[in-house]
Amino acid sequence: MNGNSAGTGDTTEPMTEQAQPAEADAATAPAVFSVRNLWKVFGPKADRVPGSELAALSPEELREQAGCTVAVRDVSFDVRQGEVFVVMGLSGSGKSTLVRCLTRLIEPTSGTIAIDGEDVCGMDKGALRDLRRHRAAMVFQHFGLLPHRSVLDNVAYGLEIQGVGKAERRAKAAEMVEKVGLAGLEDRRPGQLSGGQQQRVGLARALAADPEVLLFDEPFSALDPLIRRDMQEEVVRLHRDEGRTMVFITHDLSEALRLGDRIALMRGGRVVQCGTPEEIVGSPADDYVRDFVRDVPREQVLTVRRAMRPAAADESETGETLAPTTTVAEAIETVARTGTPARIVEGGRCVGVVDHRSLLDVVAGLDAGTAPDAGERTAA
Ligand SMILES: Nc1ncnc2c1ncn2[C@@H]1O[C@H](COP(=O)(O)OP(=O)(O)OP(=O)(O)O)[C@@H](O)[C@H]1O
Repeated sequence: MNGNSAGTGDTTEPMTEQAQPAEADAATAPAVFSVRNLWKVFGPKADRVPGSELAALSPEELREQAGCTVAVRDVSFDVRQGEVFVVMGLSGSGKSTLVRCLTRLIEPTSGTIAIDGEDVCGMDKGALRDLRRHRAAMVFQHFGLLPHRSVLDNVAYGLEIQGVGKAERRAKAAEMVEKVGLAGLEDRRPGQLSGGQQQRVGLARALAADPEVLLFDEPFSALDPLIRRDMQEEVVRLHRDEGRTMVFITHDLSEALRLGDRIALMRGGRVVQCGTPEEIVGSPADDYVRDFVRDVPREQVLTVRRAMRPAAADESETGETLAPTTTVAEAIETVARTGTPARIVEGGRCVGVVDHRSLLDVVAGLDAGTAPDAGERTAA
């Protein structure tokens, strides 16, 4: 999902919209959340663990010797304005704890968290309430919808507790109900809705508060696959329409690859790799990540940037043109159809060509030498 409408950050040389590739937007957008050296340790005297010799113990040893569990271990990353930032990992890897720390639903043990440059750890109760209601709203797997209230009133509920007047909140709620595709169902009770529709009510409620960031904690994991796909598309559409920053927890790799502009892959409380889907699949940081992405169809995630080679003199003027964001799978279709190399054009300039050989090399995983940077890596 690269086509976001994020701000372009404070670059000194403004470019025209046309000349600015979408992924450069995301890469240079200012950080909304900045997390540095974050630890969360559960257990007695947890604050003695970060940075000490206790932190070097295995999880079992630490539990036996100090009664503590390290859920988040020295994690640093930025969530940039307008991106979908996915936190992915197996059960128990620390995803929920990490994301709950962002708004201090769980108190971090050490480290710093800033939202738009403002220190979250120093916020008092009032500022925290404001943070959770207006700036970074959480959408949970179980929405806690009020069973005796209508869909409309459930969506308006968040605005009600913010003290917004009745007419205004009902108008806003109706707009959000429409936005998530529930128009016509305003008067139903949650019990009269399917699971997917209930998820949409929860989503509309979070959207009604118009938060700068939406935090999703495995919101779709209880849904059956078709409805789940539907909701993923809904999130993609909302993101494309609004460019809202989203942090999305999932343990499902295909969901992460479908939704994420960038993915932080967690293992044992650490972020083992943080990068675009292409970086994670194309340049895994270690054997764990490599194993994790082994079954991903590379041609559907990797783009022609990875497959292209410099154009020979006569190649840069003729042949089909492709954008640098074209997937290898799409490029294979073009090259197979035309039987000639295709040009990769960026900002009106030919930046390379792809042909049968270079595309097949990527599918076969023989392209390692041409890999772009593998994103920010953290030693496992
Ligand atoms: N309140 C708690 N007290 C003690 N340990 C906890 C607590 N909450 C979480 N943990 C531990 O912290 C680690 C990370 O848990 P967390 O829930 O963040 O993982 P997760 O990746 O979100 O898992 P899942 O996908 O199953 O929800 C686990 O080992 C878990 O047992």
